[in-house]
Amino acid sequence: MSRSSKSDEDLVIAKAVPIEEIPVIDFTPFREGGMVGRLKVATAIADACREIGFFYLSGHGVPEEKLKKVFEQSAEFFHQPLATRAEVAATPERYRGWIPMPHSEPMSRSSRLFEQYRIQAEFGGDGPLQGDDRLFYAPNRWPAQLPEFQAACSEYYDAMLALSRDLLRAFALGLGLPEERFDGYFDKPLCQLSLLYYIPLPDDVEVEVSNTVSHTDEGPLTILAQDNIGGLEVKRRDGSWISAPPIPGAYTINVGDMMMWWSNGRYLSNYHRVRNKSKRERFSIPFFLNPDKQAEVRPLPEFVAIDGKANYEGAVVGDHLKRFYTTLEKDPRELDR
Ligand SMILES: O=C(O)CCC(=O)C(=O)O
Ligand SMILES: [Fe+2]
Repeated sequence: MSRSSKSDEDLVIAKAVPIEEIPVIDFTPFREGGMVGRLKVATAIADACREIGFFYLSGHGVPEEKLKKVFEQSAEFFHQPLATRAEVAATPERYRGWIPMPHSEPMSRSSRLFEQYRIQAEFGGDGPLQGDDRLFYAPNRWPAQLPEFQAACSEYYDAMLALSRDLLRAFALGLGLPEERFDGYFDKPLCQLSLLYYIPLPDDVEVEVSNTVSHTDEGPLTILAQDNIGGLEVKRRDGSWISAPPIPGAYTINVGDMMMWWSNGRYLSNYHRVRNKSKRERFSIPFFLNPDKQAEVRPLPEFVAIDGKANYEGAVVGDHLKRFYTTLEKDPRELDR
């Protein structure tokens, strides 16, 4: 499968369609309810994951204050002078911190029109890191000028990891699996929090130019917080694009490749892209859930037995993610996989 979609359908402008196509699911009965409530929520999630691979999650229990703080810190960071941002620039050896927007003139369908700040888990440990471990377990960079940045990001990261663990249980139930089926893959998970900063697309931009290319996400699931600007678009089964506008208080959740692999294709890792046509800056904060470095993510034997074959090869998580952790010139979203 290819990360970037090359079909002509990418050239079509997204239609504004009723929001019901991407359902809003209240997570409260899953978090607080008994088995009946949990199953009901899990079924609604499973329907969305099978059909379009995206849904909105309300009632998630993440305090609004935590989200507000991390958005405030993100805006402060991206409004710092270039030299300040450059002090915490990511490098291929230590792929955390600021990743600038490459100069791309003229703009084309592969232009990357956003900046980002990457944060990953820190596991501590003794002694210097060796080999791949440097890539996955190196410490974060924190901007010295922003004293509240680290705490805001770290607390938010923890809240996202906790929510992801609940979501994984709902995803498992929805697949007819025991709730804890995925738990063993997430001991030292290689999750990533990205603060994203999108410039507005110029007025006269060609229709094929997006801020991010059409892509799927590589991990099992992504929890996205959008500001109120909009611009995210999702591909429908018929190839047309629909907008996935922000809903206040709700997260935009999507299935990624690894969940599609585990489910042997029952859950769809769907193509999406961002086109910021608002004439204003846009901020978003995706949390990418990833399993442990040494975990093998392959179609689950339960499903291979039913389906008669594995529809995906799968991968060892560390080997797979390595490719997305070192490319500074090219947007990792564009990589073939
Ligand atoms: O910013 C958004 O709305 C989506 C970002 C995204 O798809 C990604 O970072 O993989
Ligand atoms: Fe994405």
